[in-house]
Amino acid sequence: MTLPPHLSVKDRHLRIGGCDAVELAFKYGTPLYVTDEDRIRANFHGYKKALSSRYQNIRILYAAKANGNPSILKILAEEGAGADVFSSGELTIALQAGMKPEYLLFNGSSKTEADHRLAVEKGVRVSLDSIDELMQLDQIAGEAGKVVEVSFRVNPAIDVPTHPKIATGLATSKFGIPAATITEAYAQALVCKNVVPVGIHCHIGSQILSVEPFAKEAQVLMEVVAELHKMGVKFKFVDLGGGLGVCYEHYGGPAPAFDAYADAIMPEIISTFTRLGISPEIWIEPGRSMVCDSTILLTKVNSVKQAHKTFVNVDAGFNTLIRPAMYDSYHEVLVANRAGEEQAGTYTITGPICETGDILAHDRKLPAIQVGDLIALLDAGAYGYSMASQYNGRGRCAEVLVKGDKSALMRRAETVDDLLAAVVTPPWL
Ligand SMILES: Cc1ncc(COP(=O)(O)O)c(C=O)c1O
Ligand SMILES: N[C@@H](CCCC[NH3+])C(=O)O
Repeated sequence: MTLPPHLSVKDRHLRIGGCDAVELAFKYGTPLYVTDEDRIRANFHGYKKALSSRYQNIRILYAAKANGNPSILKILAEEGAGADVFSSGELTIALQAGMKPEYLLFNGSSKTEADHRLAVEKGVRVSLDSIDELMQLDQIAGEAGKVVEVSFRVNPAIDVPTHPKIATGLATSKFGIPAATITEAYAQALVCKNVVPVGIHCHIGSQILSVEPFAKEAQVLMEVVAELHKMGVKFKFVDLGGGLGVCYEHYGGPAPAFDAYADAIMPEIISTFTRLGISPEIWIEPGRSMVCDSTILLTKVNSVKQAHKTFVNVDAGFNTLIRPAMYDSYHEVLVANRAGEEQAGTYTITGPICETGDILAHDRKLPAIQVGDLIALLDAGAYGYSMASQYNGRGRCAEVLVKGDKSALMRRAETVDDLLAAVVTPPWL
């Protein structure tokens, strides 16, 4: 298996950054998400360099939903990133992490009045997903005596090669306003008193491993931008969303390079901007490709059972990492304390949850596994912790950040007190 540069093996132990994964598990307990800070910075720079070498006005808005740990947002804020936030919670965390309000975009297909109020109060731009949202935001901004800059999310009706649950730009998707009718939405926004349309937003889906759909997206967006420009929209930003996939199967083909992505989207955009004589910022909202490979999930073996298959029962289940159960997704598995040892059997890695579907990995060829061994699931940084739950009365696990040979908690494990923290007992009980 080819390991990325921040993962290595020394004395049969997996290492992340300059830290021994077995020592980290011992020190902080398991299950444990461990993130390499430098890898996140490197991913950010990869995008930045590829895009800004082709066009100057670039802004990277990290998709906070991929991994909303405040430390990760702080790292990205230090790099100058903004964020795609999808709730008032994500907005608040992003601001607290030091992100500038003007570098945020409040996305969402079902925002509440309270969401709109917060955006207005904090001076954050909003991506609108319906005319009802436009009307509500216009009224709320008016009441506050402010003018809010907005975009609409356009549905480009593009089929993308990914899991159907995470394709978001299909004609049938719940997101966005169809490209065919988007001009009507902007026409209404242009006559609003307290809202001014200055951008356009799109997102075609996630875990997309070819760049062609992004080229198609850019083409659809540029056709819309040209029409809207004619109608009098003064563009400050054009936001292509996120979606560049990563290589989960390390034996499989590589994910597209940042340069290939930039080559796919930029020519169409630059030629349209030049033709129209405009130079708005180009925004992208990568989530997965920024953080996924930065993080491993460490989980300890509770028991090994020979049944229909050899089941390895570990202490992380779909409460900790739901992706395999939800999308049949694949994560590479290593035995972190036996890295490099010869394969000795075929194992199915199962969690502690009371559900048959609680399987993290099927039929993997691994070194001989014993009770107490440490399993590492790779590429767990995106939609891992952020989708974790307290199902079966299990608190969410800790998250650790590694920088070189330093490590520190960036979130402690939840306890039973945390499980009970929001509980209220009705007075008659
Ligand atoms: C609006 C929006 N932007 C950005 C993203 C991030 O996507 P990804 O993690 O695939 O880069 C998503 C998630 O699919 C999204 O819905
Ligand atoms: N949660 C999905 C990605 C969804 C992207 C958000 N729109 C995954 O784990 O692959």
